[in-house]
Amino acid sequence: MRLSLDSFRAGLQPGTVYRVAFSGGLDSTVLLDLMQELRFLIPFELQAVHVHHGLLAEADGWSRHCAEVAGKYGIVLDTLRVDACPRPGESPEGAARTARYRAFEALLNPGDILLTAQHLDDQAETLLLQLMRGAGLPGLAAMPAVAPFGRGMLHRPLLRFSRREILEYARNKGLTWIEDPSNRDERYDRNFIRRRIMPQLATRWPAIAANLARSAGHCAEAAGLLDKQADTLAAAATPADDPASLDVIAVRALPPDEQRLLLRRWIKKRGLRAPSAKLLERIRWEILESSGEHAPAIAWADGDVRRYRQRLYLVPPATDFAPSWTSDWTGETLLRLPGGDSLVASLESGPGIDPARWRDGTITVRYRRQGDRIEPAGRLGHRELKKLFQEAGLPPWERNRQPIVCIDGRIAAIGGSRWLASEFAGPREQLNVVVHWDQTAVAGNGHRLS
Ligand SMILES: Nc1ncnc2c1ncn2[C@@H]1O[C@H](COP(=O)(O)OP(=O)(O)OP(=O)(O)O)[C@@H](O)[C@H]1O
Repeated sequence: MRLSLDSFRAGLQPGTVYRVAFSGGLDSTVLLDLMQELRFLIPFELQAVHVHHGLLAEADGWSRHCAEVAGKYGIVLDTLRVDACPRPGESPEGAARTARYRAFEALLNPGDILLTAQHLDDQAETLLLQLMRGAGLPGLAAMPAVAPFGRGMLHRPLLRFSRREILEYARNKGLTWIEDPSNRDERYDRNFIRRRIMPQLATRWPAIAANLARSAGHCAEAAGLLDKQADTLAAAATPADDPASLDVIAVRALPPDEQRLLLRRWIKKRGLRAPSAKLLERIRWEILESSGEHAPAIAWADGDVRRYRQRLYLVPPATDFAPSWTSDWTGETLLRLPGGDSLVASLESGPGIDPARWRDGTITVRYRRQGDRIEPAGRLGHRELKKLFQEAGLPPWERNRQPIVCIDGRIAAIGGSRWLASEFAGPREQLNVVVHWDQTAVAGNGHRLS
């Protein structure tokens, strides 16, 4: 399909904020040019975002080039600096890519659409790369044209167009762009496939790139159906009182292929990388099938799968947790906790802290200390927090992370408002201060990268 304003514009939505991920390379230069032409025909807001990785000496020059191009168009450009530190088993390029998408994600406001410039040949190469890795359907689905991303969406509007068509557009318009010298380095698998394998295949099958991209589309559809099936299985195995966990008995009752399907989805939905087949088998054998007496656990770079009693938990890699941390708080603004999670307080009907006690006291927030005890609201007698947590089936690794809100140094609420101290609890029929503990940052509710 020839790349033109007309063939490209399908699907663009008036009133949307579009942010073009602009590296300064050929593809995103063409994408930015198309978008800046179309903003005069379709009423949307256009901005660009460039990530400065600080990895290469050339990065400063690339940022300057991007700023000049955006300036010439009169488009706002955000330049974000990221410092990517590879995780065990991750390449520096992989870490840079993860850091880049994190930075994009943080920038998006609700409803914003991030545009990246991958095209049809990238898609074909991605499918081949996935085949080389022995990927399953989700990998063979390659890159979706449209996907939820952070608080908005990620669109790849050039996925229908080939590299040749993009180059032709750039030449016709006299655009200038940066050539990244690493794109010629055939030590990278993608470059090897692009420069050596695809041209060879195209001599025999001229439509190879389009055909491979079509196969990726078929895989994407099938993978979507399997996701729906996995969600149904997960819903049936999720305990109502603890939606973050899975019921071991329910998962164990499934045939092995459905167990794998469900576990893969469960891990992925928390924004973690897809587990290897070997890891899944270990989870099945060492955790699901074990007696569960010794709280079995499997740790890998992305997190820990743990079992406590008859529940399975996914624990993100340990964040910088500071047990001795403490902070003053008034409840008027959100309180960021050391692990990235947060507390907010609001006046609501139902169980909570008496607003008069809250107003008259000095509020502090801290973590558990040895010997902490409270008299839980609605019950007689004091209990150690350890006992309280055990009774509630709170897994051991969750216990020290429960934020504790104190009034004048005495415990008032724990784990948001999960446990309230009777001495501070307000009468149910009035509006009370309810503390909410938002753990999404810690749970790693990330996006799918591709
Ligand atoms: N430094 C950057 N700043 C802004 N956007 C970028 C940057 N690098 C890449 N992008 C965006 O991502 C798109 C894909 O780039 P590239 O193929 O180099 O990345 P990748 O690491 O292979 O990512 P993917 O696997 O998602 O394709 C580019 O067309 C561009 O839109």
